[in-house]
Parts: sequence; structure tokens; C-alpha cells
Amino acid sequence: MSGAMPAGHAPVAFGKIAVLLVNLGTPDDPGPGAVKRYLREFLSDPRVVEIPQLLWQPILRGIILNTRPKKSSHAYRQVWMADGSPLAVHSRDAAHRLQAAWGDAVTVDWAMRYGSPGIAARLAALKDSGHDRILVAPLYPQYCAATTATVMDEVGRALAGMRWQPAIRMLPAYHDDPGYIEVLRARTERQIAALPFVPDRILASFHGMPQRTLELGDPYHCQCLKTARLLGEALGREVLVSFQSRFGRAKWLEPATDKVLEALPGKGVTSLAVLTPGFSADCVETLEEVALRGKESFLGSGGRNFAFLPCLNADADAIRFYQALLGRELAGWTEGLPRQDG
Ligand SMILES: C=CC1=C(C)c2cc3[nH]c(cc4nc(cc5[nH]c(cc1n2)c(C)c5CCC(=O)O)C(CCC(=O)O)=C4C)c(C)c3C=C
Ligand SMILES: [Fe+2]
Ligand SMILES: [Fe+2]
Repeated sequence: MSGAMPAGHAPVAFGKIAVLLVNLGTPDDPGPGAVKRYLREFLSDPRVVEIPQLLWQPILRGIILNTRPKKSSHAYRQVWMADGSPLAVHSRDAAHRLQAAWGDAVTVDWAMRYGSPGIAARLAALKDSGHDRILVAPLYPQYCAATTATVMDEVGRALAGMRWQPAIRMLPAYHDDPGYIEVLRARTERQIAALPFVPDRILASFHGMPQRTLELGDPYHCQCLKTARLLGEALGREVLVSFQSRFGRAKWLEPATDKVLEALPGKGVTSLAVLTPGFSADCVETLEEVALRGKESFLGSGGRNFAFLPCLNADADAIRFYQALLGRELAGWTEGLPRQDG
């Protein structure tokens, strides 16, 4: 909508509401060049690697970006989908399906914190098309400075360049939201019932973080443990916890997923189901590290049956959950208030 404006006023559209789903970001293609560009941006974020840039940049540019892209490219190639990177495909599909479920009342868009489509570009496009109330939804169930906070940092940088800023709301962490626990419970039961074996144990593998971040007060570790505890209570059985994707030399949260997978068969656990409830969408970390490499190492250590249970992605139950979760955050925007058109 754009209403009557005084003479000389630049034409501006306003009056619409949007939701911007945000995920981490992923390379544009699985080749080492694109992976290198992606890693350079991601690992240069001081929220992600908390080493002074003066010390870190020479290590990043001199060592990491000359070695890791090749290795990571191999991992990406193993999971790349016909339409692109799994993280991007699932994020885009979730946005489209949520839009279809909601109809015209709210515009649903999606962005990536690193790479494309970028947050600043999508916020600018939403604003230019008349969205003056935007709910930014980082799809990380657990709050973490390296994931959630950096989204808000980027939103702030994008708004800094706008004369008429849209009103912004931010989806809080939903690690203990009853709707999140319920959708996890129902999926996990359904996924397990469809397996050709009965798992002795269920393992929840979360992305790791440096141990130091816990000591500095990041709630991520506690929130991961709470998600797993509530899921275990809902399922009526224990859910083991581990932390994956260690990066760098510092001590990371423990126990490490790779070590747990190697050790479980020796403790009599030979049939295992693994879920990754710290990720909203499957990506290289869940599909390559857990579903492929994790399986290999569990079976190579004496395990007999291994199943990876996919993330929420853009499945129908996930869309129903997001509709309820995000609908609640939109309260007061979508009902009650007559929207102005000039
Ligand atoms: C879900 C929460 C995530 C946290 C917490 C997180 C922290 C974190 N990650 C790295 C380093 C890497 N992560 C990589 C991929 C990656 N990480 C997350 C999510 C979290 N990361 C996702 C969803 C993805 C997948 C992206 C995709 O394209 O599919 C990578 C790149 C892949 C690789 O080379 O292994 C790195 C590197 C750090 C250092 C960190 C916290 C300090
Ligand atoms: Fe990561
Ligand atoms: Fe990884």
C-alpha cells in the first residue's frame, strides 16, 4: 500500500507484514572456490571465532582457507541436491510452504546469515515492497551468540542504512517450547516406528561450541540439554546427548558425537537412532557428518543398526509447528490493528 503523500515526498510503500526466516548459510555450489568464499565470510564473523581478528585473520587466510575448502567441498558434494545445498533447499521450501499455509495476510521470505540470499538484501526488498513490520525468525531452536545473536547484529547493520526503518520483532529461542517438543516427539516416534529395527538407544547430537562460551554465559549448552531432557520425558525414554562438528584446537562441549558413536557398541548399544534437534534443516553437518560418517564409524565399531532421523525441514508437521510458533510472535500485528494505507 502507499497512501497520499505530500508533494515532494519520495514514494514509499507501507502497511504490510512479513516474516523473514533466517538460517546459517551455505556455499552457492559445492566446489572448493564457493566453499572458500563461504568459509571466509562465516569464519571472519567475530561472533563465530572469538579470537582477536589481528591474530585470527592470518591463521584463517594462511592456513584454514588453504586446507579446509577442499575437504569441506568433498563433504558438500556428497549431500548436494538437484536444486542446491540441502540447507538452502529446505529453508526455501519451508518459506514457500509457510506462505501457502498463511495466504495473503503475511509475506514469508527467507535469508541466510552468510552467503545468499543475504539478510540486508531481503530486508531492503521487503521494505521497498511495503513491509513495515517484520518478524525476523532465526531458525535455531537453542540461542547461541554464534548463531542467533549474529543474525540480530546483521539486521542492525542493515537497518542502520534506512531512513524509515521497519519495526522489527525477533523470534526468541524455542528450545523448550511445548510445540517444539511435541513436534519432535511425534516425529521421533513416527520415524522410529518406520525403521526396520528397534533402537536400543536414541542419541540427540547438537552442533558443538567452544567450552569457553558456556563459561562466559552463553545459554546454548543448557538449552540443548533442556531440549533433550524434555524430549526424553515426552517419549518416556532416555535421550542421550552429544556435541558434533568440533572446529579448531580449543576444548569444545563434550561428549563429542564421534567419540560417543565409537564407544556405544562397546557398551552394548548396537542399534541406534540419532536425531539432530539443534538444526531446523538438514545440512552438511547432519547429512555428511552424522548420517554418512557417523553411521560408518558406529558400524565400524561393532554397531549393527544405525538410523539418522531427518530434521524438521519443510515437512507438513514442521510447517504446522512454525505457523503456531510464528503466529504467536505476530500477535497484535496480524489482528486487532487496522492497517493504515495513507
Ligand atoms: C545449529 C547451530 C550451530 C552452531 C551453534 C554452530 C557453531 C559453529 N560452527 C562452526 C564452524 C562450522 N560450521 C559449519 C557448518 C554449519 N554450522 C551450522 C550450525 C551451527 N554452527 C550449520 C547449519 C552448518 C551447515 C552449513 C551448510 O552449508 O550445510 C561449517 C562449514 C562446514 C565445514 O567446513 O565443516 C564450519 C566450518 C563454528 C566455529 C561454530 C562456533 C563457534
Ligand atoms: Fe557450524
Ligand atoms: Fe562438519
